[in-house]
Amino acid sequence: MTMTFDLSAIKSTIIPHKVEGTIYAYGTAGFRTKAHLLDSVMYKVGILAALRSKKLNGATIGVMITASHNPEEDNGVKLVDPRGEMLEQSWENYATKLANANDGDSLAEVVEQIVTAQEINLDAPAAVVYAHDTRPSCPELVKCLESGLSVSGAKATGYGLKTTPMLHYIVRCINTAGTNDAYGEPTEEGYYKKLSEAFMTAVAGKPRLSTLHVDCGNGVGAPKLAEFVKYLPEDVLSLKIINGDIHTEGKLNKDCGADYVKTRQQAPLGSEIAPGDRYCSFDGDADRIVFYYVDSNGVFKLLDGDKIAGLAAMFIMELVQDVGIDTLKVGVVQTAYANGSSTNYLTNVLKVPVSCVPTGVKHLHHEAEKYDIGVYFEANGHGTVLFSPEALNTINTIEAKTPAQQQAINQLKAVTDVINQTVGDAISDMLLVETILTNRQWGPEEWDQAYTDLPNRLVKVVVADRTIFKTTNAERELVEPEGLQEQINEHVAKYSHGRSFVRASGTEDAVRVYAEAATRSETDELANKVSLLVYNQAGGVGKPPMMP
Ligand SMILES: CC(=O)N[C@H]1[C@@H](OP(=O)(O)O)O[C@H](CO)[C@@H](O)[C@@H]1O
Ligand SMILES: [Mg+2]
Repeated sequence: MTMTFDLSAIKSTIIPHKVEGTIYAYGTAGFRTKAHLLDSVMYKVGILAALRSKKLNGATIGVMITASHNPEEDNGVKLVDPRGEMLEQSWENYATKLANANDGDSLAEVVEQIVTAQEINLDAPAAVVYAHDTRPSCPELVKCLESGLSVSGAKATGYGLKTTPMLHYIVRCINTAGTNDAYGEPTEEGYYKKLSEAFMTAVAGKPRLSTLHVDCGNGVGAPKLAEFVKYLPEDVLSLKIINGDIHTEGKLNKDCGADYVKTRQQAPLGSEIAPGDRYCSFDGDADRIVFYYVDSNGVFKLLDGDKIAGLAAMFIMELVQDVGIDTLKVGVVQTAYANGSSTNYLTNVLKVPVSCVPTGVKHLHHEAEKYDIGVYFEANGHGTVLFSPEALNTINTIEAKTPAQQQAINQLKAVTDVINQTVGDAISDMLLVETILTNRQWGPEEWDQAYTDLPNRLVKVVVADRTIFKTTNAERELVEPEGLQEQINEHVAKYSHGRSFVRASGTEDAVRVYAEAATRSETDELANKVSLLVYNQAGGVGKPPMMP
């Protein structure tokens, strides 16, 4: 492998060529599309990752190849910044420009533009680590990425099959090694050890709960969770994996996994859920989780990201109080898709500040950093809790005056380690929920009692050009097409607890319509009316949308 940045090689290495007629965009979750369109994108992402690392004086950058909850034939890629966060937003444009550059001279020109704009020293070192999910297209795409890393002279280290959050964890560990802020051992084993040890401390002395059934969506979460449980004695946590087949083609996310359960509001294929059982589902790259159960009447009940945020905020606020450091400001960050009842619960029952930001984890993450302890979750189950350096310092240095306070301190410390603070993480979030339920000795019903979700509906409307939809107020209001918001408002006003908003998806070629209201029938009616409005007034394509 060359260890220099080789512009002529960049120009001439055209095995992975751009597919004519395809326009790529680094969207909400990086590049994501049909796998066969991604060869050149991977190559260019390799170059970009190397440039980003050089810009940051050789700090290690991560590259994750995954399409998360998308169908198996899709794939995608996203970059991870040195502290394990998503790529800085200002670089997303470079990613898009590179991906759309033609082979040869035009690619070299875009590279040169980035180098000039960012004043990158090409002689600086570059280090990139990468991993992939279980999709059959990954090995080929990994090779394309490696060729981009090679022509850029990056020190490249492949970590093989990993969950997305594991790669984020590894990146942070590498970059913080040897500092006061060291995050852990940068290996899969280090990750398992850190989480399992913290979990054992967090539930010490409490009786174990019943078995938790985990639907892994036939994705990477399955083998990783199977490995993880080896680090925990059975009397601490009992797990049973369902949908753990990563070898049969066509099964990934098929009728199972977190996205399926959340959007269909029903149990996944392969589950035999009965009253009293506890279930959760991961998505295809194990960065999202939702829980669910059936009540004594056999009714399916979802405990989604909003419910997890409420549970976590409640528990952490109480712990902070027990420790005696309630000067720390706890806040919760949501998006417009959060159920209205959850926002009401957080604001009026827990009395915790709530911010609403645009869709996409990067927005939530940055907003959560504004609090001492920031809890953020998308309704679909992607989220985590961030502790500011000052908060961690306070928690780690406070001296206990009573045994009860000491116990609260130990527990809060353990909670900060159970949580993967780099990004939403299904395994870590599962442990956080289990920590809280075990401490309270709660089943899912008790957790669910905090508030009752308003019935809600999410509809996709396909239109000729979704870019005409422009929003404001954290995506809750349309600015364009002109006049549409007023018409939506007129419908909403007719429903008790009615709320509806419309925005273009950042990951699919569709417009999303969200509606909630006091009853199921009113919700469906509202969703129907707003969807038809969008379809009729903004270039609907295909059959008009209709509710079930
Ligand atoms: C309503 C919804 O669930 N939207 C999802 C979806 O974004 P859209 O921009 O709505 O397509 O995919 C994102 C990436 O996974 C996720 O962050 C987001 O929450
Ligand atoms: Mg995911």
